[in-house]
Amino acid sequence: MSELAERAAKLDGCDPLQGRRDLFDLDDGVIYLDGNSLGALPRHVPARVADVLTRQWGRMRIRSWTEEGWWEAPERIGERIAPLIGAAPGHVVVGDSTSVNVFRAVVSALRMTPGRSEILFDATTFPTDGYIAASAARMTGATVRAVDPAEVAKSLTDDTAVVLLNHVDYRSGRLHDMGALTEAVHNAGARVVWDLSHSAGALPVDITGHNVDFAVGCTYKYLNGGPGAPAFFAVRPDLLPQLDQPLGGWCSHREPFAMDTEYVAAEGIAKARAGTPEIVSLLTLDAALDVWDGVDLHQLREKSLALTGFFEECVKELAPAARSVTPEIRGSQVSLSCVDAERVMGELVNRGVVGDHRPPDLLRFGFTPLYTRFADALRAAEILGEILA
Ligand SMILES: Cc1ncc(COP(=O)(O)O)c(C=O)c1O
Ligand SMILES: Nc1c(O)cccc1C(=O)C[C@H](N)C(=O)O
Repeated sequence: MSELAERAAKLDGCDPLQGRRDLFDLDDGVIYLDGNSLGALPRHVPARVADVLTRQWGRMRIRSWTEEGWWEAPERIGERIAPLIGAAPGHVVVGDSTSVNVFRAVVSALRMTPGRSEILFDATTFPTDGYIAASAARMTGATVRAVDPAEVAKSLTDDTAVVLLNHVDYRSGRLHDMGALTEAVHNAGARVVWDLSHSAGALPVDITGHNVDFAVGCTYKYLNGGPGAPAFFAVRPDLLPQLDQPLGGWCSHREPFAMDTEYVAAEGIAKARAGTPEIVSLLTLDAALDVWDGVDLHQLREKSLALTGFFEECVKELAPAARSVTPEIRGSQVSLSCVDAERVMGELVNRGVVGDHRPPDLLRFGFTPLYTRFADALRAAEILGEILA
């Protein structure tokens, strides 16, 4: 056994999260390192969704809105996500996509900063955030500027209304300093919106401790909510009373079933809803969140850092033609730069190592701590080495 294989076995043997892997439906012959794009299916979810379809919808039909708690599902599931992102209870709601929630948060923040008209957004962001920020600017008469996160502090002006940032960079895996950046934005009198798509479920997040104004994020990555699972939206408790979100619909009305022609927003976090909730997707996510019961997020973080660090060591030794571009202060992914990355990822996938290619030259690997083993990291690096040799 090689020295790396011995270490992998030892690390897997003493992994406090090792039992969690059995909760997921994974194939023996596949090393799945793409949970940062689409998380794996927890084994118990299909039966729960079957119940939603056949009994709740099939037999109970419309009674399920009240008797199965469908109506309150967006807030109830938000309550389950709150501890994973450090949100205050009662201040997270689930529904719509991340793109829609970025829009909701950015426009809400603009409405809280009258007299200011500039939106700054992370120049390295996953493109949808930039597109939405630009559209929000066009609709409101604001201006928009892309800024590298390292330059945010010196780019803030008296006119900055809102700053839209990513907690973890989707390409490099860099983890941004939520505390320092939020403080800088607040010192300039602006509001901050954090996109937690690549940190929720990947590491402990503390939006309350960092005084974050708004947070949004995906639930189909590290939260394993399934393809197209609805996104979350969180607001700082003291901002909730003044929240005036741009997509208020009948489901965020104070009395939805009064069907009044005049809009009066609900009082609690329900005011961040819009229309009929995506019940099947929401309840799929609800079931999937069970895998988090009892997980210590600090143990999760420890394992994630150990896994990504071990993978980099393996790559250095076994696949030296690839070079990590992921800084030490990171989320739960490693991105490697190499020649002909698209073809290399294609070959990796053909050989059972599933990551993704991000143009032009990156191989991106997500290390979901709940189900990835150190042995997987080693085997992925071995196969990469064989392809690159
Ligand atoms: C940082 C980030 N924000 C938003 C999204 C997209 O959100 P959605 O397609 O769910 O609207 C992604 C990935 O798809 C992402 O990586
Ligand atoms: N949302 C996705 C989809 O519907 C298909 C393929 C990929 C995705 C992704 O989530 C991409 C992802 N945000 C990324 O970080 O690259």
